[in-house]
Amino acid sequence: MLKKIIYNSKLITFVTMKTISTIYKVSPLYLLSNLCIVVLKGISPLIYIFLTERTVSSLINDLENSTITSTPFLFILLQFGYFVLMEYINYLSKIIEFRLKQKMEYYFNNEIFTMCASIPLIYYDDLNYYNSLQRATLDVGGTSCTYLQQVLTCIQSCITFTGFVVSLYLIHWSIALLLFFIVILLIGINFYTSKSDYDQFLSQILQNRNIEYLEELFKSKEVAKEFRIFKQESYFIRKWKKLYWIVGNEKYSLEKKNNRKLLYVSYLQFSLNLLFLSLLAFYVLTKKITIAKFVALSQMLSSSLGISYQLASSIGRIYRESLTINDYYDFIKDVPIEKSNIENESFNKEFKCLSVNNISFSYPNHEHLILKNISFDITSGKKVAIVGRNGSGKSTLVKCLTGLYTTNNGKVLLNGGIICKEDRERYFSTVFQDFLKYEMSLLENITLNSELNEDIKDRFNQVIQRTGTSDLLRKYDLGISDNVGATLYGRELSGGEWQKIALGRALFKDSPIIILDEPTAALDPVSEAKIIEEFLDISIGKTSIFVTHRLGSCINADVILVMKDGELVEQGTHDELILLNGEYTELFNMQAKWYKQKEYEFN
Ligand SMILES: Nc1ncnc2c1ncn2[C@@H]1O[C@H](COP(=O)(O)OP(=O)(O)OP(=O)(O)O)[C@@H](O)[C@H]1O
Repeated sequence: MLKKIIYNSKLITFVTMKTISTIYKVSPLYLLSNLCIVVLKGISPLIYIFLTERTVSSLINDLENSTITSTPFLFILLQFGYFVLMEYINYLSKIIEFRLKQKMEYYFNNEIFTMCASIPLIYYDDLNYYNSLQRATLDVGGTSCTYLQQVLTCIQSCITFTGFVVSLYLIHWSIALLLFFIVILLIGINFYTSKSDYDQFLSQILQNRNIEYLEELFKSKEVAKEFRIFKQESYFIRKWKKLYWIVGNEKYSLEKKNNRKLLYVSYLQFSLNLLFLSLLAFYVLTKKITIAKFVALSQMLSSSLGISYQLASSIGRIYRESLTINDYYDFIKDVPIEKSNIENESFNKEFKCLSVNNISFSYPNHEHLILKNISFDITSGKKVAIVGRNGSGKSTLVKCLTGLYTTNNGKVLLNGGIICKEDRERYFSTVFQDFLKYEMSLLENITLNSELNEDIKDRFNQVIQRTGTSDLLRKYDLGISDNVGATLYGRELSGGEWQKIALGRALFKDSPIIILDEPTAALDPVSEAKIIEEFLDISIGKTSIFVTHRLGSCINADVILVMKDGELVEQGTHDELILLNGEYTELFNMQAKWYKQKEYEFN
């Protein structure tokens, strides 16, 4: 128990220090004005009670002396002034809070985006790591603001509550003591409910992601198409409904349990209040306190109920949010950053050779080796094709040889040095199977920039000519700055048209090695032949690697690497491999036979 208290106190102190120092860094002015407002709000109930007491006592005074003085009216006026001022302070605090939230969201999003860009790709394939990333980046900016507000509310409630306790202590020590006891009880319950809420959140992460996934399905265009063909929406609705209510019912029963506890404490609080009021009434009757004091103290008692509730729930929420924010700090504490090797001797030299030396690779949390003892060399200017059946490891190999994945064993050497982040950025340009379709202008899609300056104009024009994207512009009467994309602009392109744009992006990055990981799948045969031809044409003097299932396009490759079940089973030119009469020949003949048969049937 004591250990838990110490741990939680340390956690709250750590998160509070971190949050406040970050907010101070983001906007010191907003933090300081928030603090001033809190102090003002904290003492305001005491001021109000003082004004009420003064109004009532001056009225009684006038009544007893049978005079009408201006004093009660002056205090009524002061009460009016008090309300005007408090409303203005409320207005200020709302707009300050709003602006601060925007600034914090911006700050954390900026940090998160930069961090995400430097996490090695392999971590996105590790489910546990991906879950922590998702949890750590869950609106940390907004949560930090809520956290600050809770800390400030807590300070404000503490100021008011201390004022109440001291005033009530002067009447009778037992009232102050019991009030204190109630607050401690409420804090304990709020701590407990916050912890159980967080534990439930952790236990439901996977189910909630599943629900979100299913909910997204109903909004996606691709799925809408499938639903209309397979009519499986009722199955998915049933699946979603079942999960929704499993999670929903768990949440509901925890909510009920937590609120029941708070209800019991409220009843206890009301009973004690009743007792205290009776005691105060007794003091009035025995002339120990005046009626004005009775009014002020009873007002103080009923307010103290709300304040103690507010104090305890803000402490509970501080604890709850501190667990969430701590996830973020825990995550960034040892966030893996891709190793940079700017000292690498290969860097900034002309590309000479890429050596793959006996590499093996398996995905995180999978023992099965996807690549097994693979070795080959690619020298500058060569055209290399990688072929093999589905799942044989072609795409994984591409990710290893570009340094996107670190291998379990063996090395990938570029110009003799172990491949690093800077090598990949400098030497490679890759179009993956699942390339991105940026819903932006064609110019941005290709140059990743919104302006076309004189330096890049020629290169851009060349690229759009070569990939056939200029025909696309003519066909749709589009300008290079017109936006494309179905979701944002209602102007969808075909799969093949998007592929041409992705190829354009790769060509635009003028790197010595170009890799096409089977991005031509959606192209029509004429476009595919043209693209591969162009690809080989523009890669004269460059090194090109292309992964393909259409073996006809490998005939002119300098080297063909044949993958089978994660192993490199054959390598050589088309003629050499045909002579081997192995895996390549089998794949080639299968395709050749299919084409011949079709041609025959057509004739
Ligand atoms: N993120 C991942 N986590 C675990 N296993 C994976 C992951 N990605 C791919 N695999 C597995 O690795 C194997 C090789 O996949 P890879 O995509 O490299 O094959 P491929 O030869 O490119 O296939 P295709 O021709 O179908 O594109 C497959 O068995 C696949 O299931």
